[in-house]
Amino acid sequence: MTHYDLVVIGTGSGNTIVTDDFEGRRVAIIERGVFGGTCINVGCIPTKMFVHPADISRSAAHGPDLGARTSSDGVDWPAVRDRVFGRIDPISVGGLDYREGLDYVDMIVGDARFTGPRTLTVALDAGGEVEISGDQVVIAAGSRALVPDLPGLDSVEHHTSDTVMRLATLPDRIAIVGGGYIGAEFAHVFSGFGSQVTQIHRGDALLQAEDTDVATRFTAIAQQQWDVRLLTTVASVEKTADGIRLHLSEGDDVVVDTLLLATGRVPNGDQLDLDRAGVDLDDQGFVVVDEHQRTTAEGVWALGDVSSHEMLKHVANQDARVVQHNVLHPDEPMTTDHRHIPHAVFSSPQVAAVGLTEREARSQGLDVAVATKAYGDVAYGWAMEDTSHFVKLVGERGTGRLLGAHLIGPEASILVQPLIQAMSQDVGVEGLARGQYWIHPALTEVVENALLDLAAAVLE
Ligand SMILES: Cc1cc2nc3c(=O)[nH]c(=O)nc-3n(C[C@H](O)[C@H](O)[C@H](O)COP(=O)(O)OP(=O)(O)OC[C@H]3O[C@@H](n4cnc5c(N)ncnc54)[C@H](O)[C@@H]3O)c2cc1C
Ligand SMILES: NC(=O)c1ccc[n+]([C@@H]2O[C@H](COP(=O)([O-])OP(=O)(O)OC[C@H]3O[C@@H](n4cnc5c(N)ncnc54)[C@H](O)[C@@H]3O)[C@@H](O)[C@H]2O)c1
Repeated sequence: MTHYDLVVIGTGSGNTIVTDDFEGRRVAIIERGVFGGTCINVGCIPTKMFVHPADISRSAAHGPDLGARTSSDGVDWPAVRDRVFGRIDPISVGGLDYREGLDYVDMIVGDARFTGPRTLTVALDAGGEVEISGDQVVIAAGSRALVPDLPGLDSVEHHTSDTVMRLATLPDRIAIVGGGYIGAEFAHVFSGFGSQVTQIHRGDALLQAEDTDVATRFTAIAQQQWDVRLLTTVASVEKTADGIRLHLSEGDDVVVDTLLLATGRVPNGDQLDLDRAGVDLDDQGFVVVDEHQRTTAEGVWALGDVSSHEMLKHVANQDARVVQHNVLHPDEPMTTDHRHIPHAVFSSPQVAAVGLTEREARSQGLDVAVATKAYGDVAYGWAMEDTSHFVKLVGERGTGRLLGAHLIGPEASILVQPLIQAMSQDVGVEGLARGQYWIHPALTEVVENALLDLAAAVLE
């Protein structure tokens, strides 16, 4: 058994922990998949590298509405795909090489499981097993795509986000099961590229976790761009002469070339024999951590998707910074701030949010005020002839606090940032609206004007 000062399971955000600060200590990093984890290889980064040309393709099609002589002729799929992975794949190879070259790090390529408190066995990709132990162990094992148990699925080729970006050809017809983040982003990508997209969702609105007004508007706009089947489940799938046939609970069957399952992700803690290590999971399978990212076992930490109910890269990175600090400075532990975690969905249109939805705020019994401002009500949105998009703010009467912000429309993921800042730094609605210049006639004025309306509403 080889003993280390620090063992890290997983090379997503877990990899960022191991900096030069650990020189002089013995560190093991274990990875069973592609070095670098989900975000860089199969998640945030490649998806946005597909979203960007989809955005271009879609807006080129709308140029003539504004007098610009543009048109969209679809995309050269192999060129898009190879540009993405021609840039992505070398990063993983380079990262692994770098780690393997460090004399204080042992890079162990294989599948780890606990055998006892802070002791592990790793089934090596190269064959055989190694037994290791650590003074400190960091569980940064991420999550995996959940594949639903659909009758007939074994007999048809199907994809998750892990594989769909490497298709040999652009599908003429693609079915996407699921109405969340991944479904929304890939429906935009493939329909923007010219595929015929059918999105099948069991709920009555897409992006159901968003504020109801945003989910309702997103669903309506999506329905104008691709075929959305709501309140519908897939009863079974079968391979036929003309493709993959989906038998649906409602409406006509759908026949497609490609089937993408985007039905959520589950944390990987269940694959680590954590009971042997004294590490508890919660009832949804996430590793239980305290505010310092400590698990229930002494010397064992967890971060990112394996322990966070918000499976987002900026959360995993923040968790990793806290774990790194706490491993290096055990006497002055840092705390993770999970109060105001924002998110964005890079679809058509974009959606971004932070804080409470109107419904959540009301159900908490807060004295709620709401303001909604349309993009078309401010100069730049008017210039764009925007009629679809808005900023909705939720505030608290009395305190003048911003409780939540919900944006749908162009650049929503950027426009939301001052609102995140205000909530994180406890700046009230009035101070945020009037305490700074807002550039005229930038689109940010839609945020300013929503804030001014909310400032008036919280005083009512
Ligand atoms: C398609 C898609 C798009 C996304 N887009 C965004 C986005 O735009 N913005 C955003 O904030 N988030 C996005 N996310 C989520 C984001 O990718 C994750 O929240 C983030 O990557 C989690 O990081 P992590 O370090 O916790 O896990 P990971 O990056 O998944 O790393 C965990 C690593 O541990 C390894 N591992 C697991 N078990 C073992 C074991 N037993 N032994 C050895 N190794 C093991 C895995 O192989 C993996 O490499 C997206 C996710 C997907 C799937
Ligand atoms: N832009 C981003 O930040 C981004 C992008 C992609 C993914 N992600 C992360 O990855 C996670 C996974 O994304 P996702 O879209 O797969 O999950 P999700 O939780 O956002 O959506 C899952 C969807 O699948 C449906 N569903 C679940 N089980 C089903 C079943 N058995 N049959 C039919 N439908 C089912 C749900 O109703 C929901 O609509 C997200 O929660 C998010 O944390 C983030």
